[in-house]
Amino acid sequence: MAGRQRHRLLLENAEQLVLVCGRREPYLRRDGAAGLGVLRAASLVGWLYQSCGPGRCLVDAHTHPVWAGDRVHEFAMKLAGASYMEIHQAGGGIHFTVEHTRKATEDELFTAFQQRLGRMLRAGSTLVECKSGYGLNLETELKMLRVIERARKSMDIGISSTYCGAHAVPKGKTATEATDDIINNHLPKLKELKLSGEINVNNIDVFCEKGVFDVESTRRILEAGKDIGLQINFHGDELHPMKSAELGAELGARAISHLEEVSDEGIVAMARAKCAAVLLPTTAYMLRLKQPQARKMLEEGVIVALGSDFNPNAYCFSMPMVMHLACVNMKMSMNEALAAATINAAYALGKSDTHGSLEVGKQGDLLIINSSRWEHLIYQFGGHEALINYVIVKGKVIYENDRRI
Ligand SMILES: N=CN[C@@H](CCC(=O)O)C(=O)O
Repeated sequence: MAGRQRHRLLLENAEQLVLVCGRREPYLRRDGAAGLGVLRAASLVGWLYQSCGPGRCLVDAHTHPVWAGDRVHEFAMKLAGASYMEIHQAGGGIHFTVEHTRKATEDELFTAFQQRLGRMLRAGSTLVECKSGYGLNLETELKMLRVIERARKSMDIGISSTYCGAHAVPKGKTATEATDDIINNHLPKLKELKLSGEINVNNIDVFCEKGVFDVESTRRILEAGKDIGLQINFHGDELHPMKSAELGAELGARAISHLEEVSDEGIVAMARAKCAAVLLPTTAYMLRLKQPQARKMLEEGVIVALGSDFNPNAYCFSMPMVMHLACVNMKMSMNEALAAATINAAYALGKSDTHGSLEVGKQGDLLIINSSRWEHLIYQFGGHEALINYVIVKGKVIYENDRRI
């Protein structure tokens, strides 16, 4: 507190307060939807500190935070030269995590999940997409989705929940058998639970990849998911060019993640279909993949969003670090990275009416950072722990940083 003057500020009277705020609509302008603006918010009440630079809150549009068992041993294997798919085909990777997640109790998963969400929140994310996908059988997929539902009901952080039962082909099944199982057993059960209000899933995901689910199986699963009211938001064109982007555009997907191997035609199709590209700089970095073509996507008018891809392969909780990597490795400007990690990420989750910018009628989520310029959040790589003073959700301070400088 030293050297700072504390103000309790009723934001309804704060028309002169200049904040980093965005527009209701996502996206396209290359200078980003960021920019400085004036906040006129009727219902927010917050504590602001003189000399703190305020900013919007971050949205993480692609994470896998519910699972058991770490994979640090595989990180060492990858550092020694093993590829992601070599480890997967040898029974490790997702299969390793599936084995541990099947054995874990719901309470064990919840405890670990709660801690991970807490770390995401302290790094400035107030809305997070949470995928299942380490069960692959109905029982464990439902266990994971129940854990997500429990967190949604009990925690301040916002959650968009994604059924990802087609994250890998389970051992002992062919891709066609797994596809049939999902369509005939998993999705009808999800529909029933959604109707009864027990589990409210928002999105459907498939890992559309060579050696996992091909384009035809992906199409069947995504169409069946769409039929029960789920938004399509899937892994595509990550390790091999699959024409996933073309498929997603055709099916009316809300978003496609990864896209390191997307085709030029796929980029154009996504722009036309207003299908968001969720780029994941940590994955390209950890797996030493080629970088997604963010510049080309932005030039073609694709809605570019960012996600941490937090999972046992890419262990990063921090959207500020993700934004930094997007700027350095994908050549995005800081304004573009901010738009991609706020309003566009909210769009990718179908939540841009309520999240992603500070506007009348939206939920009042924001960060107060200790800096004269919001860009420090990106510039100071890994510096968010000291920079973020407050995380505010729905106008209420839910995290006050006692380690701030
Ligand atoms: N690529 C597939 N799925 C995850 C990784 C899952 C894992 O390796 O456990 C991703 O989004 O990066």
